[in-house]
Amino acid sequence: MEVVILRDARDVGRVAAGAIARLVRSTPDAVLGLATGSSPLPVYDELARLHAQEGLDFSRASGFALDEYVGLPEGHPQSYREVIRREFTDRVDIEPSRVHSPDGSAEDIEGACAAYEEAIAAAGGVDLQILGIGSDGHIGFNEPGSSLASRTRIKTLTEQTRRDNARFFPSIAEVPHHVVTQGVGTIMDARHVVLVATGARKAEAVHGLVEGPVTAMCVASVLQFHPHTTVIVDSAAASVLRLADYYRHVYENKPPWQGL
Ligand SMILES: N[C@@H]1[C@@H](O)[C@H](O)[C@@H](COP(=O)(O)O)O[C@@H]1O
Repeated sequence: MEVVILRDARDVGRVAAGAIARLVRSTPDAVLGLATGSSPLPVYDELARLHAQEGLDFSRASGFALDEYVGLPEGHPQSYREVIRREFTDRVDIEPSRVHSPDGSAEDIEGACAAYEEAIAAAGGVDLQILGIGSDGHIGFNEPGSSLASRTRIKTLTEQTRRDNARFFPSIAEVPHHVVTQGVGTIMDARHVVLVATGARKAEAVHGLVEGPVTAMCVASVLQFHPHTTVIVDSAAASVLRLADYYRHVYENKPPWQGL
């Protein structure tokens, strides 16, 4: 696991987007894992800028969203399908038919989850998964206690996550209780995981992810077993990392050929 500590959210977005840009340039038909929440927004802003100003070409790429609320009507502005469309896919030239989301309104949710896993596999798996992290250490919507081997399935949100996400809705009462999320095992299959986190509110979760024991109580800590994870954080989110000085030293002295 590589830990990159940068000054602010803008730098985090720039460096994470740089890794995606390098992938898409070398592998035009790359499969991207797309995350929502506010943390990845600067990443999408930078990708949109690279597309507009430097012609970064997504026309052969495809994407799979991490998760979706259950029960929001189609087109609801907070449905993750809509968020991904608004924040990313509408701003670049990715083919909309190649951008997939878990189906939170399927009658047969289990069948839809299995079909989603099959679609990811049929696309050849995810090359680069963008991730945020919840304040309780969740990734996707895999709340504490999730099986670390889980696949795409329905989950119940904790009250903490509902409260955290209430800012996107008119009131907490409107935040769904259920979601469909890629499982922890699904996320672990991605070839490269780029996790971004900013702000002091994420400091404890980032500490658990990087330096805590591997435990389902902080699901993101399972990434310690992932062969290629890059954690990109601002200094506030890094504020309780015990080895912060060492991570800074490693990054500053990295050979330029190494990449992320
Ligand atoms: N399902 C999403 C996660 O993918 C995201 O990482 C988390 C943190 O969001 P934010 O970046 O807004 O703090 O929110 C939601 O729960």
